[in-house]
Amino acid sequence: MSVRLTLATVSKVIRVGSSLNLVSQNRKIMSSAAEFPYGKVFAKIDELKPQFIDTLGKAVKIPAVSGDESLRPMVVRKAHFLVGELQRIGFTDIQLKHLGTQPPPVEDENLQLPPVVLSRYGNDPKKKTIVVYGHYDVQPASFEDGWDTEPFELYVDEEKQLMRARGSTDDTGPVIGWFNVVQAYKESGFELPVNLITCFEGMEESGSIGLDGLIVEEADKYFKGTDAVCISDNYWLGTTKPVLTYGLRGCNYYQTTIEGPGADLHSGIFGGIIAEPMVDLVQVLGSLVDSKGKILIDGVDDMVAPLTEKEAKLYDGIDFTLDDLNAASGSDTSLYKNPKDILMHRWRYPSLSLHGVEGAFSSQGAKTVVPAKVHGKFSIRTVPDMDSEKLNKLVIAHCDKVFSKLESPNTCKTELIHDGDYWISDPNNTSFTAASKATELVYGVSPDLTREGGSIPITLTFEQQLKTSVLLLPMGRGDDGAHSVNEKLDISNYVNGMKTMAAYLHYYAVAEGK
Ligand SMILES: C[C@H](N)C(=O)N[C@@H](Cc1c[nH]cn1)C(=O)O
Ligand SMILES: [Zn+2]
Ligand SMILES: [Zn+2]
Repeated sequence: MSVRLTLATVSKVIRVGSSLNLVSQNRKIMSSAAEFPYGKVFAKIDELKPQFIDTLGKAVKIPAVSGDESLRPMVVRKAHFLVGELQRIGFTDIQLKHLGTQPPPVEDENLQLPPVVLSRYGNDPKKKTIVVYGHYDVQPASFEDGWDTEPFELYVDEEKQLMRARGSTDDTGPVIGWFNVVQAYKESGFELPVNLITCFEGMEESGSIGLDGLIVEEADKYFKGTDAVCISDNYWLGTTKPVLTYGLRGCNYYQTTIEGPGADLHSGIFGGIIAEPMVDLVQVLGSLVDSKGKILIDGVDDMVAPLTEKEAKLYDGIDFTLDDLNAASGSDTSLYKNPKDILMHRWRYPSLSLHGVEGAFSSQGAKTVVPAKVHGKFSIRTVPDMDSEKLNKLVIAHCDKVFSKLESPNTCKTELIHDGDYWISDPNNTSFTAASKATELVYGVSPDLTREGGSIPITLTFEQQLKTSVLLLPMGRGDDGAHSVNEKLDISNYVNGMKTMAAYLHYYAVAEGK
């Protein structure tokens, strides 16, 4: 496809959030033949900020927790909320794609997976086509976990200029951000410079179950003609410097179930007489990783790609300190003190985390119970060149071996709940260049190129099935508290994130190549 280009000399002071940001004086920017759009689109984003915050408030109110079977109707309700918003803004061909029932392990065998929301804005063969992916499901949250305000009510802190709610940064804020960008283009009287396809799923926080199949199925149908995929579902490293992300770790999530007694028992009556499932489980979980973070399962570290000199150099110029980590974790408990070691252990080495125990006593008070059946939950973040199937075999064999040494009369079963591949790409492409220009325009700095310790299971599938590059364009900051209590999104990140998205669409549209 070709786009007619002109050289427009832009001499402008662009308002970014509430601050004046003198970004480009007499700066030559490749612009489409039409009027240079940023001034008006950016002004429209500023003007509509109260409405955009309001829309985010409506979206986060729906507790769309994909990992909680009882809340599945809420996940579906949120999909319908998105449909209503897409209709209001003028998206077309809106489809809710159903993915069938959720595979085991699951309580309700007939549990339906939440739908994937597909839609389009524009279908002009002369324009490039970008798929934007995000997820509308969220991690669990309850006020009792230690939140300062109700997690499913958007709390706008005027003083700190931030918005607090589950999903504010992960990933409802960025998803609603895309809607707002299209609205801002429309209401400022400009055509969107690209055709946009949205793909929003409701199972990302639970391993994106079912989405792979849909992408394969729709690669030559709904997604036909896609030039690039853009995902806004991760975070800056710190709190001030924007980043673009070219790598993710994968995630294999397991549960070990140990059961024995027919029901939960009185520990005064049965303690010391029967084999307790929790005691066995603690031994199995305790055998997986040590307190220094070393994975104790034989063969796992052997699969990790060796560090090359070339790769080691990539960590040199990254703007990140131990203080950034401490601020984000709210502690001084890092296992590594050197920023390079921290980043390598977040990005290019695997980690094993223990998440929790289902079925065990976990409330306040001092209940004297012997739980009859417990599920220990843990996951391994995977990296190049780990083989997922081989890893599963190693994990299951390890747990079986440790349990058999206990000579317990209980039963033990370890199974994979879900997995998602790691992803790494070459950021030297048109999409990253466009995002870099957009970031410079909005923030006045060139973004760092980073990898991410978290996972977005569908990323590799998009790259392989649509045969396109994938760009990760984060909106939030490293201290947003995704998956934690008091998750937040700074208002400036919301607003500037939308401006970056808007500018990215333009720069990508006018660039040569894909
Ligand atoms: C990075 C992204 N926003 C995210 O939080 N992803 C989750 C996805 C997940 C959940 N289970 C397995 N993968 C994550 O990295 O935990
Ligand atoms: Zn996310
Ligand atoms: Zn998440």
